[in-house]
Amino acid sequence: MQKPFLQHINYPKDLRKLSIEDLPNLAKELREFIINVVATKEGHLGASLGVVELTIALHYVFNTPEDLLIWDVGHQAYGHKILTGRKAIFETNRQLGGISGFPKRDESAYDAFGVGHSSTSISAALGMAIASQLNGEDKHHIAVIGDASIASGMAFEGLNHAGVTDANLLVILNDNAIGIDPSVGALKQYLTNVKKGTNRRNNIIEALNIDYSGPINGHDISKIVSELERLKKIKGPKLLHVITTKGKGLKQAERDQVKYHAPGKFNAETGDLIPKPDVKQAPKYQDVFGHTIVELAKQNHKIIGITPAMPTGSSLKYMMEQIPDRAFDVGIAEQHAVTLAAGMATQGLVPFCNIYSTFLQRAYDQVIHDVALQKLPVIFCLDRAGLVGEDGATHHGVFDLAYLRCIPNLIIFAPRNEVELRNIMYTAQLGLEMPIAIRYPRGRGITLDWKQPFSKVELGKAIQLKKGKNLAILSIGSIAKNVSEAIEGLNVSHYDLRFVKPLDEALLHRVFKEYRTIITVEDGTIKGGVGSAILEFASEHNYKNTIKTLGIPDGFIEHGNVNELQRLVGLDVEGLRNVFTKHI
Ligand SMILES: Cc1ncc(C[n+]2csc(CCOP(=O)(O)OP(=O)(O)O)c2C)c(N)n1
Ligand SMILES: CC(=O)[C@@H](O)[C@H](O)COP(=O)(O)O
Ligand SMILES: [Mg+2]
Repeated sequence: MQKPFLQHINYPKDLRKLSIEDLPNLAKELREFIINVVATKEGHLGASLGVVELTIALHYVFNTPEDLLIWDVGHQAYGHKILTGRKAIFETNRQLGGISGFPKRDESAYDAFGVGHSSTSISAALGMAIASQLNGEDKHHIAVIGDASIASGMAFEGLNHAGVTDANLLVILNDNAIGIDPSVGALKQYLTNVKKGTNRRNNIIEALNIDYSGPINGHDISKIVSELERLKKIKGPKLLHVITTKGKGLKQAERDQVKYHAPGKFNAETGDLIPKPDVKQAPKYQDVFGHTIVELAKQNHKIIGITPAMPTGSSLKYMMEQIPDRAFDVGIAEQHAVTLAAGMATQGLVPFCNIYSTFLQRAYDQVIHDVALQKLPVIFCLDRAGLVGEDGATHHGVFDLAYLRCIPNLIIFAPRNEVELRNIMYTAQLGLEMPIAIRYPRGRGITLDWKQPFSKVELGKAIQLKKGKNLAILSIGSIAKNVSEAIEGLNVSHYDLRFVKPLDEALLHRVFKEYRTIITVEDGTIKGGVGSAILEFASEHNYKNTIKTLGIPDGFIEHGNVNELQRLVGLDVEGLRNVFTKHI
Protein backbone atom coordinates (compact mmCIF):
# COMPACT_ATOMS: atom_id res chain seq x y z
CA MET A 1 0.00 0.00 0.00
CA GLN A 2 1.23 3.45 -0.84
CA LYS A 3 1.68 6.32 1.57
CA PRO A 4 -0.32 8.15 2.81
CA PHE A 5 -2.02 5.06 4.16
CA LEU A 6 -5.18 6.38 5.72
CA GLN A 7 -6.74 7.36 2.41
CA HIS A 8 -6.67 3.70 1.35
CA ILE A 9 -8.13 2.40 4.56
CA ASN A 10 -11.86 2.28 5.03
CA TYR A 11 -12.22 -0.90 7.03
CA PRO A 12 -9.96 -3.04 9.21
CA LYS A 13 -9.51 -5.52 6.34
CA ASP A 14 -7.59 -2.76 4.50
CA LEU A 15 -5.54 -2.04 7.58
CA ARG A 16 -4.57 -5.70 7.92
CA LYS A 17 -2.82 -5.50 4.53
CA LEU A 18 -0.21 -3.14 6.00
CA SER A 19 3.09 -4.44 7.32
CA ILE A 20 3.78 -3.87 10.98
CA GLU A 21 6.52 -1.36 10.05
CA ASP A 22 3.86 0.82 8.39
CA LEU A 23 1.66 1.08 11.45
CA PRO A 24 3.49 3.98 13.17
CA ASN A 25 3.01 6.06 10.03
CA LEU A 26 -0.65 5.18 9.93
CA ALA A 27 -0.89 6.21 13.57
CA LYS A 28 0.57 9.60 12.71
CA GLU A 29 -1.96 10.09 9.90
CA LEU A 30 -4.87 8.96 12.04
CA ARG A 31 -3.88 11.37 14.78
CA GLU A 32 -3.69 14.26 12.32
CA PHE A 33 -7.07 13.32 10.90
CA ILE A 34 -8.69 13.33 14.34
CA ILE A 35 -7.05 16.65 15.26
CA ASN A 36 -8.11 18.33 12.02
CA VAL A 37 -11.74 17.33 12.33
CA VAL A 38 -12.15 17.90 16.07
CA ALA A 39 -10.43 21.31 15.78
CA THR A 40 -13.37 22.63 13.80
CA LYS A 41 -16.25 20.29 14.60
CA GLU A 42 -15.47 19.96 18.33
CA GLY A 43 -15.86 16.87 20.48
CA HIS A 44 -13.81 14.68 22.79
CA LEU A 45 -10.18 14.99 21.83
CA GLY A 46 -7.65 13.84 24.43
CA ALA A 47 -8.99 10.33 24.98
CA SER A 48 -9.04 9.45 21.28
CA LEU A 49 -5.53 10.83 20.71
CA GLY A 50 -4.29 8.65 23.56
CA VAL A 51 -5.48 5.37 22.09
CA VAL A 52 -4.49 5.80 18.43
CA GLU A 53 -1.84 3.04 18.55
CA LEU A 54 -4.04 0.78 20.65
CA THR A 55 -6.97 1.22 18.24
CA ILE A 56 -4.86 0.33 15.22
CA ALA A 57 -3.30 -2.64 16.99
CA LEU A 58 -6.67 -4.02 18.10
CA HIS A 59 -8.19 -3.92 14.63
CA TYR A 60 -4.92 -5.25 13.16
CA VAL A 61 -4.71 -8.26 15.43
CA PHE A 62 -8.33 -9.16 16.04
CA ASN A 63 -10.87 -10.13 13.45
CA THR A 64 -13.36 -7.35 14.09
CA PRO A 65 -16.34 -7.23 13.81
CA GLU A 66 -16.57 -11.02 14.37
CA ASP A 67 -14.35 -10.55 17.39
CA LEU A 68 -16.24 -8.15 19.62
CA LEU A 69 -14.59 -4.91 20.68
CA ILE A 70 -16.22 -2.74 23.34
CA TRP A 71 -15.05 0.73 24.23
CA ASP A 72 -15.89 1.89 27.72
CA VAL A 73 -17.64 5.30 27.72
CA GLY A 74 -16.77 5.46 24.02
CA HIS A 75 -15.42 9.01 24.01
CA GLN A 76 -12.06 7.54 22.95
CA ALA A 77 -13.48 5.69 19.94
CA TYR A 78 -12.95 8.30 17.20
CA GLY A 79 -10.03 6.35 15.71
CA HIS A 80 -12.16 3.21 15.82
CA LYS A 81 -14.95 5.00 13.94
CA ILE A 82 -12.57 6.31 11.31
CA LEU A 83 -11.06 2.87 10.68
CA THR A 84 -14.43 1.12 10.56
CA GLY A 85 -16.23 2.69 7.62
CA ARG A 86 -16.95 6.18 8.96
CA LYS A 87 -13.92 8.16 7.78
CA ALA A 88 -15.86 9.97 5.06
CA ILE A 89 -18.63 11.03 7.44
CA PHE A 90 -16.49 11.66 10.48
CA GLU A 91 -16.99 15.40 9.90
CA THR A 92 -20.61 14.91 10.93
CA ASN A 93 -19.57 13.59 14.34
CA ARG A 94 -22.03 14.66 17.08
CA GLN A 95 -24.01 16.87 14.71
CA LEU A 96 -27.70 16.61 14.01
CA GLY A 97 -28.23 13.78 11.53
CA GLY A 98 -24.55 12.85 11.72
CA ILE A 99 -22.76 10.01 13.45
CA SER A 100 -22.86 9.72 17.20
CA GLY A 101 -19.91 10.74 19.36
CA PHE A 102 -20.10 7.31 20.99
CA PRO A 103 -20.19 3.76 19.62
CA LYS A 104 -23.73 2.81 18.80
CA ARG A 105 -25.00 -0.57 17.70
CA ASP A 106 -27.28 0.62 14.93
CA GLU A 107 -24.55 2.83 13.46
CA SER A 108 -22.07 0.06 12.64
CA ALA A 109 -21.51 -3.67 13.01
CA TYR A 110 -18.13 -2.73 14.49
CA ASP A 111 -19.85 -0.98 17.42
CA ALA A 112 -20.46 -4.12 19.43
CA PHE A 113 -22.13 -2.28 22.31
CA GLY A 114 -23.73 1.14 22.76
CA VAL A 115 -21.93 3.25 25.35
CA GLY A 116 -21.72 6.76 26.81
CA HIS A 117 -22.02 6.09 30.53
CA SER A 118 -18.86 4.60 31.95
CA SER A 119 -17.80 1.25 33.33
CA THR A 120 -20.21 -0.99 31.42
CA SER A 121 -17.67 -2.58 29.07
CA ILE A 122 -16.48 -5.47 31.24
CA SER A 123 -19.99 -6.70 32.05
CA ALA A 124 -21.10 -6.36 28.44
CA ALA A 125 -18.01 -8.12 27.06
CA LEU A 126 -18.32 -10.87 29.66
CA GLY A 127 -21.96 -11.33 28.71
CA MET A 128 -20.96 -11.69 25.07
CA ALA A 129 -18.13 -14.08 25.97
CA ILE A 130 -20.46 -16.32 27.96
CA ALA A 131 -22.97 -16.21 25.10
CA SER A 132 -20.24 -17.25 22.64
CA GLN A 133 -19.34 -20.20 24.84
CA LEU A 134 -22.95 -21.29 25.09
CA ASN A 135 -23.38 -20.89 21.35
CA GLY A 136 -20.25 -22.95 20.70
CA GLU A 137 -18.47 -20.03 18.99
CA ASP A 138 -14.77 -19.31 19.14
CA LYS A 139 -14.49 -15.53 19.33
CA HIS A 140 -12.54 -12.91 21.17
CA HIS A 141 -14.25 -10.36 23.39
CA ILE A 142 -12.32 -7.25 24.25
CA ALA A 143 -13.25 -4.48 26.66
CA VAL A 144 -11.12 -1.33 26.58
CA ILE A 145 -11.57 0.58 29.83
CA GLY A 146 -9.83 3.62 31.30
CA ASP A 147 -8.22 3.89 34.71
CA ALA A 148 -10.98 6.16 36.03
CA SER A 149 -13.75 3.95 34.67
CA ILE A 150 -12.32 0.73 36.05
CA ALA A 151 -12.47 2.23 39.54
CA SER A 152 -16.25 2.31 39.35
CA GLY A 153 -18.34 -0.27 41.20
CA MET A 154 -19.83 -1.72 38.08
CA ALA A 155 -16.43 -2.51 36.57
CA PHE A 156 -15.41 -4.25 39.79
CA GLU A 157 -18.60 -6.28 39.68
CA GLY A 158 -17.69 -7.40 36.18
CA LEU A 159 -14.13 -8.35 37.15
CA ASN A 160 -15.37 -10.20 40.21
CA HIS A 161 -17.62 -12.32 38.02
CA ALA A 162 -15.08 -12.76 35.23
CA GLY A 163 -12.56 -14.23 37.67
CA VAL A 164 -14.73 -17.27 38.32
CA THR A 165 -15.44 -17.98 34.65
CA ASP A 166 -13.33 -19.38 31.87
CA ALA A 167 -14.90 -16.94 29.43
CA ASN A 168 -12.71 -15.70 26.62
CA LEU A 169 -12.46 -12.11 27.80
CA LEU A 170 -9.64 -9.64 27.35
CA VAL A 171 -9.85 -6.46 29.40
CA ILE A 172 -7.48 -3.73 28.29
CA LEU A 173 -6.85 -1.23 31.02
CA ASN A 174 -5.94 2.02 29.31
CA ASP A 175 -4.12 3.75 32.14
CA ASN A 176 -3.36 7.41 31.57
CA ALA A 177 -3.82 8.35 35.24
CA ILE A 178 -6.62 10.75 34.46
CA GLY A 179 -10.35 10.74 33.89
CA ILE A 180 -11.80 14.07 32.87
CA ASP A 181 -10.02 15.36 35.96
CA PRO A 182 -7.08 13.58 37.59
CA SER A 183 -8.02 10.09 38.74
CA VAL A 184 -8.58 9.66 42.45
CA GLY A 185 -8.69 6.96 45.08
CA ALA A 186 -6.68 4.07 46.38
CA LEU A 187 -6.81 2.16 43.09
CA LYS A 188 -5.10 5.06 41.34
CA GLN A 189 -2.35 4.87 43.96
CA TYR A 190 -2.10 1.12 43.44
CA LEU A 191 -1.78 1.52 39.65
CA THR A 192 0.89 4.16 40.16
CA ASN A 193 2.84 1.70 42.30
CA VAL A 194 2.45 -1.02 39.69
CA LYS A 195 3.86 1.33 37.08
CA LYS A 196 6.77 2.16 39.37
CA GLY A 197 7.36 -1.57 39.76
CA THR A 198 6.82 -1.49 43.52
CA ASN A 199 3.69 -3.61 43.62
CA ARG A 200 4.27 -6.59 41.36
CA ARG A 201 3.72 -9.28 43.97
CA ASN A 202 0.33 -8.20 45.34
CA ASN A 203 -1.37 -7.99 42.02
CA ILE A 204 -5.07 -7.42 42.67
CA ILE A 205 -6.03 -8.52 39.17
CA GLU A 206 -4.25 -11.84 39.59
CA ALA A 207 -5.81 -12.17 43.04
CA LEU A 208 -9.15 -12.08 41.25
CA ASN A 209 -8.09 -15.04 39.12
CA ILE A 210 -7.54 -12.98 36.00
CA ASP A 211 -4.38 -13.34 33.93
CA TYR A 212 -2.52 -9.99 34.28
CA SER A 213 0.10 -8.71 31.87
CA GLY A 214 1.82 -5.37 31.54
CA PRO A 215 2.24 -2.58 32.11
CA ILE A 216 3.33 -1.92 28.53
CA ASN A 217 3.88 1.29 26.60
CA GLY A 218 0.60 1.98 24.80
CA HIS A 219 2.31 4.11 22.16
CA ASP A 220 4.74 1.39 21.08
CA ILE A 221 2.61 -0.12 18.37
CA SER A 222 4.74 -3.17 17.61
CA LYS A 223 4.93 -3.98 21.31
CA ILE A 224 1.13 -3.82 21.62
CA VAL A 225 0.65 -5.93 18.50
CA SER A 226 2.98 -8.64 19.73
CA GLU A 227 1.39 -8.65 23.19
CA LEU A 228 -2.11 -8.88 21.70
CA GLU A 229 -0.96 -11.75 19.45
CA ARG A 230 0.32 -13.55 22.53
CA LEU A 231 -2.84 -12.95 24.53
CA LYS A 232 -4.98 -14.12 21.63
CA LYS A 233 -3.69 -17.60 22.26
CA ILE A 234 -4.46 -17.59 25.97
CA LYS A 235 -7.95 -18.74 26.93
CA GLY A 236 -9.97 -17.41 29.82
CA PRO A 237 -10.18 -13.96 31.43
CA LYS A 238 -7.11 -11.75 31.10
CA LEU A 239 -6.20 -8.12 31.60
CA LEU A 240 -3.57 -6.17 29.73
CA HIS A 241 -2.36 -3.03 31.46
CA VAL A 242 -1.40 -0.39 28.90
CA ILE A 243 0.15 2.97 29.76
CA THR A 244 -0.80 5.87 27.53
CA THR A 245 -0.74 9.65 27.55
CA LYS A 246 -4.06 11.41 27.20
CA GLY A 247 -3.86 13.94 24.37
CA LYS A 248 -0.80 12.22 22.87
CA GLY A 249 0.58 14.01 19.81
CA LEU A 250 -0.77 17.49 20.47
CA LYS A 251 1.45 19.37 22.91
CA GLN A 252 -1.26 21.50 24.51
CA ALA A 253 -3.51 18.49 24.89
CA GLU A 254 -0.77 16.56 26.66
CA ARG A 255 0.02 19.53 28.87
CA ASP A 256 -3.51 20.57 29.81
CA GLN A 257 -5.33 17.27 29.76
CA VAL A 258 -8.40 18.53 31.60
CA LYS A 259 -9.04 21.36 29.17
CA TYR A 260 -8.36 19.20 26.11
CA HIS A 261 -10.69 16.39 27.19
CA ALA A 262 -13.27 18.26 25.08
CA PRO A 263 -11.66 21.58 24.21
CA GLY A 264 -14.11 23.19 21.81
CA LYS A 265 -12.66 24.73 18.65
CA PHE A 266 -8.89 25.07 18.40
CA ASN A 267 -6.16 25.74 15.89
CA ALA A 268 -5.19 22.37 14.44
CA GLU A 269 -1.61 23.49 13.73
CA THR A 270 -0.75 25.08 17.05
CA GLY A 271 -3.35 23.48 19.31
CA ASP A 272 -4.28 26.94 20.63
CA LEU A 273 -7.90 27.28 21.67
CA ILE A 274 -9.99 29.65 19.56
CA PRO A 275 -10.99 32.46 21.93
CA LYS A 276 -14.70 33.09 22.42
CA PRO A 277 -16.01 36.57 21.49
CA ASP A 278 -15.38 38.97 24.34
CA VAL A 279 -18.98 39.84 25.18
CA LYS A 280 -20.39 39.90 28.66
CA GLN A 281 -22.43 36.75 29.10
CA ALA A 282 -24.58 35.33 31.84
CA PRO A 283 -22.71 32.69 33.85
CA LYS A 284 -22.92 28.96 33.39
CA TYR A 285 -25.29 27.34 35.85
CA GLN A 286 -22.46 25.05 36.94
CA ASP A 287 -20.40 28.10 37.96
CA VAL A 288 -23.30 29.59 39.87
CA PHE A 289 -23.45 26.29 41.76
CA GLY A 290 -19.66 26.21 42.21
CA HIS A 291 -19.31 29.75 43.52
CA THR A 292 -22.46 29.65 45.60
CA ILE A 293 -21.49 26.49 47.46
CA VAL A 294 -18.17 28.10 48.40
CA GLU A 295 -19.98 31.21 49.63
CA LEU A 296 -22.42 29.14 51.68
CA ALA A 297 -19.80 26.70 52.98
CA LYS A 298 -17.72 29.58 54.34
CA GLN A 299 -20.69 30.50 56.55
CA ASN A 300 -22.07 27.04 57.27
CA HIS A 301 -19.31 24.69 58.31
CA LYS A 302 -21.54 21.67 58.08
CA ILE A 303 -21.75 21.97 54.31
CA ILE A 304 -19.99 19.25 52.33
CA GLY A 305 -19.57 19.07 48.55
CA ILE A 306 -19.53 15.73 46.74
CA THR A 307 -18.95 14.98 43.07
CA PRO A 308 -18.52 11.62 41.37
CA ALA A 309 -15.62 12.42 39.03
CA MET A 310 -16.90 15.74 37.69
CA PRO A 311 -15.12 18.49 39.67
CA THR A 312 -14.58 20.59 36.56
CA GLY A 313 -17.91 19.85 34.88
CA SER A 314 -19.88 20.60 38.04
CA SER A 315 -17.53 23.42 39.16
CA LEU A 316 -17.21 21.81 42.59
CA LYS A 317 -13.52 22.37 41.86
CA TYR A 318 -13.83 25.85 43.36
CA MET A 319 -14.77 24.35 46.72
CA MET A 320 -12.11 21.65 46.35
CA GLU A 321 -9.52 24.39 45.87
CA GLN A 322 -10.72 26.63 48.69
CA ILE A 323 -12.12 24.22 51.29
CA PRO A 324 -10.44 20.90 50.40
CA ASP A 325 -11.31 19.08 53.62
CA ARG A 326 -15.02 19.41 52.97
CA ALA A 327 -15.17 18.78 49.22
CA PHE A 328 -14.83 15.27 47.82
CA ASP A 329 -14.28 13.90 44.34
CA VAL A 330 -15.14 10.22 44.85
CA GLY A 331 -14.37 9.07 41.31
CA ILE A 332 -16.91 7.56 38.93
CA ALA A 333 -19.04 6.26 41.76
CA GLU A 334 -22.51 7.75 41.64
CA GLN A 335 -23.99 5.08 43.90
CA HIS A 336 -21.30 5.61 46.50
CA ALA A 337 -21.64 9.40 46.22
CA VAL A 338 -25.33 9.22 47.11
CA THR A 339 -24.96 6.82 50.03
CA LEU A 340 -21.88 8.68 51.28
CA ALA A 341 -24.03 11.81 51.37
CA ALA A 342 -26.75 9.85 53.18
CA GLY A 343 -24.27 8.69 55.81
CA MET A 344 -23.04 12.23 56.33
CA ALA A 345 -26.59 13.51 56.65
CA THR A 346 -27.28 11.04 59.48
CA GLN A 347 -24.51 12.76 61.40
CA GLY A 348 -25.84 16.27 60.96
CA LEU A 349 -23.68 17.34 58.04
CA VAL A 350 -25.28 19.17 55.11
CA PRO A 351 -24.15 17.33 51.97
CA PHE A 352 -24.59 18.86 48.55
CA CYS A 353 -24.30 15.90 46.20
CA ASN A 354 -23.76 17.22 42.69
CA ILE A 355 -24.44 14.67 39.95
CA TYR A 356 -25.28 15.13 36.30
CA SER A 357 -28.95 14.29 35.83
CA THR A 358 -28.14 11.46 33.41
CA PHE A 359 -25.57 9.87 35.73
CA LEU A 360 -27.92 9.90 38.72
CA GLN A 361 -29.86 7.22 36.85
CA ARG A 362 -27.15 4.85 38.04
CA ALA A 363 -27.82 5.63 41.70
CA TYR A 364 -31.59 5.37 41.63
CA ASP A 365 -31.85 2.76 44.35
CA GLN A 366 -29.55 4.73 46.61
CA VAL A 367 -31.76 7.81 46.21
CA ILE A 368 -34.81 5.77 47.18
CA HIS A 369 -33.44 3.32 49.74
CA ASP A 370 -30.63 5.23 51.38
CA VAL A 371 -31.93 8.79 51.22
CA ALA A 372 -35.66 9.23 50.66
CA LEU A 373 -36.89 6.26 52.67
CA GLN A 374 -34.87 7.49 55.64
CA LYS A 375 -35.88 11.10 55.01
CA LEU A 376 -32.26 12.21 55.09
CA PRO A 377 -31.79 15.84 54.11
CA VAL A 378 -29.32 15.33 51.26
CA ILE A 379 -29.25 18.20 48.78
CA PHE A 380 -28.97 16.81 45.26
CA CYS A 381 -27.81 19.28 42.65
CA LEU A 382 -28.56 17.72 39.28
CA ASP A 383 -26.58 19.49 36.61
CA ARG A 384 -27.08 18.94 32.84
CA ALA A 385 -30.81 18.46 33.22
CA GLY A 386 -32.85 18.62 30.02
CA LEU A 387 -31.37 18.35 26.54
CA VAL A 388 -27.58 18.56 26.70
CA GLY A 389 -26.82 18.78 22.99
CA GLU A 390 -24.05 17.00 21.11
CA ASP A 391 -23.49 14.15 23.59
CA GLY A 392 -26.93 12.96 22.58
CA ALA A 393 -29.20 10.17 23.71
CA THR A 394 -26.90 8.70 26.36
CA HIS A 395 -26.47 12.03 28.12
CA HIS A 396 -29.72 14.01 27.90
CA GLY A 397 -31.01 14.68 31.39
CA VAL A 398 -34.62 14.27 30.44
CA PHE A 399 -35.80 11.46 32.68
CA ASP A 400 -35.12 12.98 36.08
CA LEU A 401 -38.46 14.66 36.72
CA ALA A 402 -40.27 11.43 35.89
CA TYR A 403 -37.98 9.14 37.84
CA LEU A 404 -37.80 11.41 40.88
CA ARG A 405 -41.41 12.51 41.05
CA CYS A 406 -42.62 9.09 42.13
CA ILE A 407 -40.27 8.95 45.13
CA PRO A 408 -41.92 9.86 48.44
CA ASN A 409 -40.25 12.33 50.85
CA LEU A 410 -38.39 14.15 48.08
CA ILE A 411 -38.71 17.84 47.27
CA ILE A 412 -38.02 18.63 43.60
CA PHE A 413 -37.16 22.14 42.46
CA ALA A 414 -36.07 23.48 39.08
CA PRO A 415 -34.73 27.05 39.06
CA ARG A 416 -35.84 29.31 36.24
CA ASN A 417 -32.61 31.31 36.42
CA GLU A 418 -29.34 31.61 38.30
CA VAL A 419 -30.75 33.72 41.12
CA GLU A 420 -33.34 31.05 41.81
CA LEU A 421 -30.57 28.45 41.88
CA ARG A 422 -28.63 30.44 44.46
CA ASN A 423 -31.69 31.05 46.57
CA ILE A 424 -32.78 27.42 46.65
CA MET A 425 -29.24 26.34 47.57
CA TYR A 426 -29.30 28.92 50.37
CA THR A 427 -32.74 27.74 51.51
CA ALA A 428 -31.83 24.06 51.41
CA GLN A 429 -28.78 24.45 53.65
CA LEU A 430 -30.79 26.34 56.27
CA GLY A 431 -32.23 22.94 57.18
CA LEU A 432 -34.87 20.86 55.47
CA GLU A 433 -36.37 17.82 57.04
CA MET A 434 -36.20 15.85 53.85
CA PRO A 435 -34.02 15.54 50.76
CA ILE A 436 -34.29 17.93 47.85
CA ALA A 437 -33.35 17.55 44.19
CA ILE A 438 -32.48 20.78 42.39
CA ARG A 439 -32.19 20.27 38.64
CA TYR A 440 -30.69 22.82 36.26
CA PRO A 441 -29.44 22.76 32.69
CA ARG A 442 -26.12 22.63 30.88
CA GLY A 443 -24.78 25.98 29.74
CA ARG A 444 -25.46 29.57 30.58
CA GLY A 445 -28.28 31.21 32.42
CA ILE A 446 -29.99 34.48 31.59
CA THR A 447 -29.07 36.85 34.42
CA LEU A 448 -25.90 38.91 34.12
CA ASP A 449 -26.32 40.29 37.63
CA TRP A 450 -26.67 36.88 39.26
CA LYS A 451 -24.77 37.40 42.48
CA GLN A 452 -27.58 38.97 44.43
CA PRO A 453 -28.09 38.73 48.19
CA PHE A 454 -29.68 35.44 49.21
CA SER A 455 -33.35 35.25 49.93
CA LYS A 456 -35.34 32.34 51.28
CA VAL A 457 -37.55 30.38 48.90
CA GLU A 458 -40.96 29.45 50.26
CA LEU A 459 -41.31 25.69 49.83
CA GLY A 460 -43.98 24.56 47.41
CA LYS A 461 -44.73 28.03 46.06
CA ALA A 462 -45.20 28.68 42.35
CA ILE A 463 -45.22 32.19 40.90
CA GLN A 464 -47.02 34.02 38.14
CA LEU A 465 -44.68 35.57 35.58
CA LYS A 466 -47.27 37.10 33.26
CA LYS A 467 -50.98 37.78 33.56
CA GLY A 468 -53.33 37.27 30.63
CA LYS A 469 -56.76 35.95 29.78
CA ASN A 470 -56.92 33.27 27.17
CA LEU A 471 -54.97 30.41 28.56
CA ALA A 472 -52.61 29.40 31.34
CA ILE A 473 -49.12 28.12 30.65
CA LEU A 474 -47.34 26.28 33.45
CA SER A 475 -43.61 25.81 32.93
CA ILE A 476 -40.89 24.32 35.06
CA GLY A 477 -37.26 25.40 35.17
CA SER A 478 -35.17 27.23 32.63
CA ILE A 479 -37.43 26.43 29.66
CA ALA A 480 -39.44 29.39 31.02
CA LYS A 481 -37.13 31.55 28.88
CA ASN A 482 -38.49 30.05 25.65
CA VAL A 483 -42.03 30.32 26.95
CA SER A 484 -41.57 34.00 27.84
CA GLU A 485 -40.31 34.76 24.34
CA ALA A 486 -43.03 32.66 22.71
CA ILE A 487 -45.86 34.50 24.47
CA GLU A 488 -44.71 38.01 23.63
CA GLY A 489 -47.80 39.89 22.47
CA LEU A 490 -50.17 37.03 23.40
CA ASN A 491 -52.91 37.54 25.96
CA VAL A 492 -52.04 34.53 28.11
CA SER A 493 -50.89 33.81 31.65
CA HIS A 494 -47.54 32.25 32.42
CA TYR A 495 -46.73 30.57 35.73
CA ASP A 496 -43.42 29.12 36.88
CA LEU A 497 -44.25 26.06 38.97
CA ARG A 498 -40.74 25.97 40.48
CA PHE A 499 -41.57 22.94 42.61
CA VAL A 500 -42.51 19.70 40.91
CA LYS A 501 -43.02 18.35 44.38
CA PRO A 502 -44.79 19.54 46.43
CA LEU A 503 -47.01 21.17 43.83
CA ASP A 504 -48.53 24.53 44.69
CA GLU A 505 -52.02 23.13 44.92
CA ALA A 506 -53.63 26.37 46.06
CA LEU A 507 -52.34 28.14 42.97
CA LEU A 508 -53.35 25.23 40.74
CA HIS A 509 -56.94 25.36 42.03
CA ARG A 510 -57.07 29.06 41.14
CA VAL A 511 -55.62 28.37 37.69
CA PHE A 512 -58.00 25.50 36.95
CA LYS A 513 -60.98 27.66 37.95
CA GLU A 514 -59.86 30.69 35.94
CA TYR A 515 -58.71 29.12 32.64
CA ARG A 516 -60.39 26.61 30.40
CA THR A 517 -57.13 25.56 28.73
CA ILE A 518 -53.89 24.79 30.49
CA ILE A 519 -50.59 23.99 28.77
CA THR A 520 -47.62 22.54 30.62
CA VAL A 521 -44.05 22.95 29.34
CA GLU A 522 -41.00 21.05 30.57
CA ASP A 523 -37.65 19.97 29.13
CA GLY A 524 -38.13 16.45 30.44
CA THR A 525 -40.16 13.46 29.31
CA ILE A 526 -43.85 14.14 28.85
CA LYS A 527 -44.61 10.73 30.27
CA GLY A 528 -44.28 10.89 34.02
CA GLY A 529 -43.08 14.48 34.23
CA VAL A 530 -44.69 17.74 35.33
CA GLY A 531 -47.45 17.50 32.73
CA SER A 532 -48.37 14.12 34.15
CA ALA A 533 -48.43 15.65 37.63
CA ILE A 534 -50.89 18.29 36.44
CA LEU A 535 -53.06 15.66 34.74
CA GLU A 536 -53.10 13.68 37.98
CA PHE A 537 -54.04 16.81 39.90
CA ALA A 538 -56.92 17.50 37.50
CA SER A 539 -58.18 13.96 37.70
CA GLU A 540 -57.95 13.89 41.51
CA HIS A 541 -59.99 17.06 41.77
CA ASN A 542 -62.33 16.23 38.92
CA TYR A 543 -61.38 19.22 36.77
CA LYS A 544 -62.46 18.90 33.14
CA ASN A 545 -60.22 21.62 31.64
CA THR A 546 -58.39 21.02 28.40
CA ILE A 547 -54.80 20.16 29.30
CA LYS A 548 -51.97 19.98 26.78
CA THR A 549 -48.61 18.62 27.94
CA LEU A 550 -45.46 19.68 26.09
CA GLY A 551 -42.01 18.23 26.64
CA ILE A 552 -39.79 15.45 25.40
CA PRO A 553 -41.79 12.86 23.46
CA ASP A 554 -41.58 9.14 24.17
CA GLY A 555 -38.37 8.30 22.32
CA PHE A 556 -34.63 8.76 22.67
CA ILE A 557 -33.51 12.14 21.35
CA GLU A 558 -30.35 12.05 19.27
CA HIS A 559 -27.42 14.44 19.17
CA GLY A 560 -27.31 17.97 17.78
CA ASN A 561 -27.05 21.39 19.30
CA VAL A 562 -29.63 22.30 21.91
CA ASN A 563 -31.45 24.78 19.65
CA GLU A 564 -31.80 22.18 16.92
CA LEU A 565 -33.00 19.56 19.36
CA GLN A 566 -35.50 21.93 20.93
CA ARG A 567 -36.84 22.61 17.44
CA LEU A 568 -37.05 18.88 16.82
CA VAL A 569 -39.24 18.31 19.87
CA GLY A 570 -41.20 21.55 19.56
CA LEU A 571 -39.72 23.28 22.61
CA ASP A 572 -38.17 26.13 20.63
CA VAL A 573 -39.76 29.58 20.72
CA GLU A 574 -41.50 29.18 17.36
CA GLY A 575 -42.78 25.69 18.08
CA LEU A 576 -44.17 26.75 21.42
CA ARG A 577 -45.78 29.86 19.98
CA ASN A 578 -47.54 27.78 17.33
CA VAL A 579 -49.06 25.52 19.96
CA PHE A 580 -50.04 28.43 22.20
CA THR A 581 -51.74 30.37 19.43
CA LYS A 582 -53.68 27.27 18.34
CA HIS A 583 -55.09 26.96 21.84
CA ILE A 584 -56.08 30.58 22.35
C1 LIG B 1 -21.51 6.79 34.86
C2 LIG B 1 -20.70 7.93 34.30
N1 LIG B 1 -20.23 8.87 35.14
C3 LIG B 1 -19.51 9.89 34.66
C4 LIG B 1 -19.22 9.97 33.33
C5 LIG B 1 -18.46 11.16 32.77
N2 LIG B 1 -17.19 10.75 32.24
C6 LIG B 1 -16.98 10.55 30.94
S1 LIG B 1 -15.44 10.16 30.56
C7 LIG B 1 -14.99 10.21 32.17
C8 LIG B 1 -13.59 9.92 32.56
C9 LIG B 1 -13.16 8.59 32.06
O1 LIG B 1 -11.84 8.40 32.41
P1 LIG B 1 -11.07 7.13 31.96
O2 LIG B 1 -11.93 5.94 32.10
O3 LIG B 1 -9.80 7.11 32.68
O4 LIG B 1 -10.89 7.36 30.41
P2 LIG B 1 -9.97 8.45 29.67
O5 LIG B 1 -10.82 9.65 29.45
O6 LIG B 1 -8.79 8.73 30.51
O7 LIG B 1 -9.62 7.78 28.40
C10 LIG B 1 -16.05 10.58 32.98
C11 LIG B 1 -16.00 10.77 34.44
C12 LIG B 1 -19.73 8.97 32.49
N3 LIG B 1 -19.57 9.00 31.18
N4 LIG B 1 -20.45 7.96 33.00
C1 LIG C 1 -17.94 11.48 27.80
C2 LIG C 1 -18.62 12.12 28.91
O1 LIG C 1 -19.48 11.54 29.52
C3 LIG C 1 -18.25 13.47 29.33
O2 LIG C 1 -17.05 13.88 28.79
C4 LIG C 1 -19.36 14.41 28.96
O3 LIG C 1 -19.36 14.60 27.57
C5 LIG C 1 -19.17 15.70 29.67
O4 LIG C 1 -20.25 16.53 29.44
P1 LIG C 1 -20.14 18.10 29.63
O5 LIG C 1 -19.41 18.63 28.45
O6 LIG C 1 -21.57 18.55 29.67
O7 LIG C 1 -19.42 18.33 30.90
MG1 LIG D 1 -7.96 7.69 32.10
